[in-house]
Amino acid sequence: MAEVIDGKSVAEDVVQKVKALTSELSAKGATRPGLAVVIVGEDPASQVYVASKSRTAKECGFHSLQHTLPAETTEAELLKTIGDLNADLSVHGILVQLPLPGHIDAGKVIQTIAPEKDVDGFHFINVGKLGTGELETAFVPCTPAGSMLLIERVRGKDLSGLNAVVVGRSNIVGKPMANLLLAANCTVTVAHSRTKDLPALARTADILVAAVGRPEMVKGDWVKPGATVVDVGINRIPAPEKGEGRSRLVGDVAYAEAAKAAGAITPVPGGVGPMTIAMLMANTVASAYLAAGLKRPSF
Ligand SMILES: NC(=O)C1=CN([C@@H]2O[C@H](COP(=O)(O)OP(=O)(O)OC[C@H]3O[C@@H](n4cnc5c(N)ncnc54)[C@H](OP(=O)(O)O)[C@@H]3O)[C@@H](O)[C@H]2O)C=CC1
Ligand SMILES: Nc1nc(=O)c2c([nH]1)NC[C@@H]1CN(c3ccc(C(=O)N[C@@H](CCC(=O)O)C(=O)O)cc3)C=[N+]21
Repeated sequence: MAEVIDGKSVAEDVVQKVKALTSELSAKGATRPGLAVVIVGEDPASQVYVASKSRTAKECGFHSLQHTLPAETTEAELLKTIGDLNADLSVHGILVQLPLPGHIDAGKVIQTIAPEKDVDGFHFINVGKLGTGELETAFVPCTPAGSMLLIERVRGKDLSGLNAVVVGRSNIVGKPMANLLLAANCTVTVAHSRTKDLPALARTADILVAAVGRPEMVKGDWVKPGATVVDVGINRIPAPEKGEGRSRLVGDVAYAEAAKAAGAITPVPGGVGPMTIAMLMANTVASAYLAAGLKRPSF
């Protein structure tokens, strides 16, 4: 049976480190790290995540701001809010919760965030830095960054010689994940909805990352014996066994089957999800260190 990678515990370690770095920053007389989370509309899942981000930010000792804007907010109004946050010296990180309502161009919004406050790592400048290997100064998207920390716990920092397969090619998860694995010397293949014979490809992976958004798609017999399996998927599915109208969270991996073959596997919940929030804090404290002219801390 696979080792279960405890994302909650690794995330807690990261948060403790962020707390300590925040205290050191205050001791040096610098501004306390500030994180602004902007949410447009009332999507219940988004509200849960945003509340969790604000709570963790407070736990880290950050100045935590939350802007909750009505669903009818115009693109121009949102861009104005971001402009104000860009100019606000007490804010080091800006996160605009996705998805945005359909009448707002998410791409335009993201590119309006000042790159040095783009703690989500979605701005072209940060994407370009990751793509060209400028990892020292890039903000790396939180979910893949957190997934890498979990992989490092099992496999170490240098992944030379390992085959990695990333299923999913989104800008938020799949592509940056592939770039990080490449930077760590893996041989990387990125699979997607047009990939032929995905089960056979997945079986070549020493490191298998699933970021698809399809509940339990990756089956046990897709997993190479001993592989490290990282399940990024967060899918809420009906759970009539818990009672009428109840639901439960599952990943993109059929966990019970996959755990029989894998060497190590992340659970859902309690795997990558908590790491995403922890890495947002890590990016924000790093941004505050840079703004204070100090060396960027590493995680
Ligand atoms: N744990 C966390 O913190 C986070 C979790 N997530 C979760 O991760 C999952 C992926 O998110 P995200 O990357 O944003 O999703 P997207 O929907 O943006 O991307 C999904 C990717 O999966 C590919 N895909 C879809 N169906 C198949 C298939 N049958 N076979 C192979 N590939 C397929 C798509 O291919 P194509 O490009 O060809 O369409 C696409 O590249 C979701 O469950 C999401 O909830 C997301 C962000 C953070
Ligand atoms: N600009 C932006 N940045 C994001 O990083 C971003 C976003 N928009 N939109 C939505 C996705 C999704 N996401 C998650 C964060 C934490 C958990 C998480 O903590 N999950 C818990 C369970 C939570 C639950 O019980 O619902 C876990 O897996 O253990 C999940 C998903 C960040 N995202």
